[in-house]
Amino acid sequence: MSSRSSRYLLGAARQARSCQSRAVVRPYSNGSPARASQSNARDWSMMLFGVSIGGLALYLYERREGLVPAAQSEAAKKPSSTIAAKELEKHNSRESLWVAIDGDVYDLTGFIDHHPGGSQVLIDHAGKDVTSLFKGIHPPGTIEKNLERSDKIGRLDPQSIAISNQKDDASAERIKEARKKLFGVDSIVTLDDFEKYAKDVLNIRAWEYFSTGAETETALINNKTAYDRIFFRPRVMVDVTYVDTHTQILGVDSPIPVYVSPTASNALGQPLGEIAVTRGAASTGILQILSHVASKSLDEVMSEKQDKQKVGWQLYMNQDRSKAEEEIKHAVELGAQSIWLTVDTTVLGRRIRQMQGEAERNPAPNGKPLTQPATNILSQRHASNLTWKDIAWIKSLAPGIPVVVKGVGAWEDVVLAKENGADAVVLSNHGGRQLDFAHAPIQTLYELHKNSPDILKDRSFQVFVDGGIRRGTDVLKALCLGASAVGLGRPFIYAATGWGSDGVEKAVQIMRKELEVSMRLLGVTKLDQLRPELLDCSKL
Ligand SMILES: Cc1cc2nc3c(=O)[nH]c(=O)nc-3n(C[C@H](O)[C@H](O)[C@H](O)COP(=O)(O)O)c2cc1C
Repeated sequence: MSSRSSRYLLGAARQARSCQSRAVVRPYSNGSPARASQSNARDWSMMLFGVSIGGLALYLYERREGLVPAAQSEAAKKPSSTIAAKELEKHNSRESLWVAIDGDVYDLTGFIDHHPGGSQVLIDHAGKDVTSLFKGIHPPGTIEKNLERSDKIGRLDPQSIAISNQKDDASAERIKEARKKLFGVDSIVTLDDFEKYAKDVLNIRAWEYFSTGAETETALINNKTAYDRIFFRPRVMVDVTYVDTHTQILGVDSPIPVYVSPTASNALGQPLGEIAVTRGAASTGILQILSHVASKSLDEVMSEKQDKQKVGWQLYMNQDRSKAEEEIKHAVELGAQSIWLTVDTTVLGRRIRQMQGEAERNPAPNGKPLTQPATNILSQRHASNLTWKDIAWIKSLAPGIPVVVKGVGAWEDVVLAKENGADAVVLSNHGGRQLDFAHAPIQTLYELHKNSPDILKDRSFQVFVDGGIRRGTDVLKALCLGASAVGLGRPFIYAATGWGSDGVEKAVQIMRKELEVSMRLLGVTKLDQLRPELLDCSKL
């Protein structure tokens, strides 16, 4: 993190303190969400110890001011103590909560209720060595850069480290072997191949986090299969010697009508995290939208990007608008090209497969109460009080910057988004991770086309679609129905997981090739020739 960012964080911490607030105050690099719902505690376990930099800065400030109780243990008074695993294990409750990361033991007792990712995730992993989980999310050096030495209460004794590392070593060994066997990126033929091979080189937690959908995963599956129910009515005898896949996305030139959807915690897949995508986007010219809870901060991405490269920024509105304001202003200051307000996460979806996996790996001890306090159901990071008025408010803070409403699931809300001043919408169900059984976004687009076709003709208001898009033909179907461009989430994560920025480049090449071939076979040479008449949607 740059010294500029550090200064910003401490300033933010002080300001938040003056508001008597204890929550995170700005976008942070560590991908930690705000307090997750109790029922979703495990859902956020990827973010566990997503000890946000902002949150930590604030915590440290409060500790220094004596506003948060200092660690009460004997060990806390002797930072050089050697702590046995058995001792660590005893501190597994709200009353006394320790964790070990990289052999250092931290007492987080005073931090529990200030953890932006919620208290439950800390409690679930209390008394444990969480090194691999923590490292999967955070870049090296995060703790050293953001915690003071006094926050360490001791070292885990070396024998205990060896024991607790055994499980991680086995997984690391498997991944190392799988990486050795990984094909060169030129062997990748379709975007689905990225997923197939990335699975082998991911640890189980990361795989579950990336791939899971909500509840029964019906929405997740249907996002993809809905495209299989749309067929083409190709036109022939058209000169298709030259085809052009270029377009503009929110005023930014793009070689294909595809952008990178914002996805959190990319560093779980590979150490560069979202920076690998930034590099791949630079060399191919596509637009990257950085998640608000990415593993890399907007500051880092903006200092990595090429001079003329544009990066959009996704916003999870903070329940506390003064904090949201600070975050938006900071993104504007950094030069975010557009702001994508995600509106489908007033509460986090229940991602059962991930929760079950986590429960199996981390069973709750006998006697641990199953009912949890209701206070964690809503999260500070995911505002439950969003209304259409927020669009004008964001625009007032970010003059001249396009504001996109991401996560629209009914055509009526597209109309409202436009009426309320949004520049664009994304028809999306968050990749099937939020409301299960939410319509596939392509179905929502079809309904928009049926009910409000004029909106789709107004090129000053763009309609994007994401979810389940894996083939050039999927993209063409969406564009035939009036979408301006589409977003891809998981394919870019998986491409970067296996092959870093080369994977991202290859994904764009594959999409471009598939688009060119299918456009020729469909009888069109430019994207603006794509039209509803080229589709048969009777099976949708
Ligand atoms: C692992 C993962 C993390 C995501 N994180 C975010 C996020 O931080 N913000 C957001 O607006 N959407 C997020 N999304 C949703 C994506 O932006 C996008 O809507 C979705 O991935 C599209 O579906 P696809 O993965 O099938 O392409 C995430 C999706 C995945 C798979």
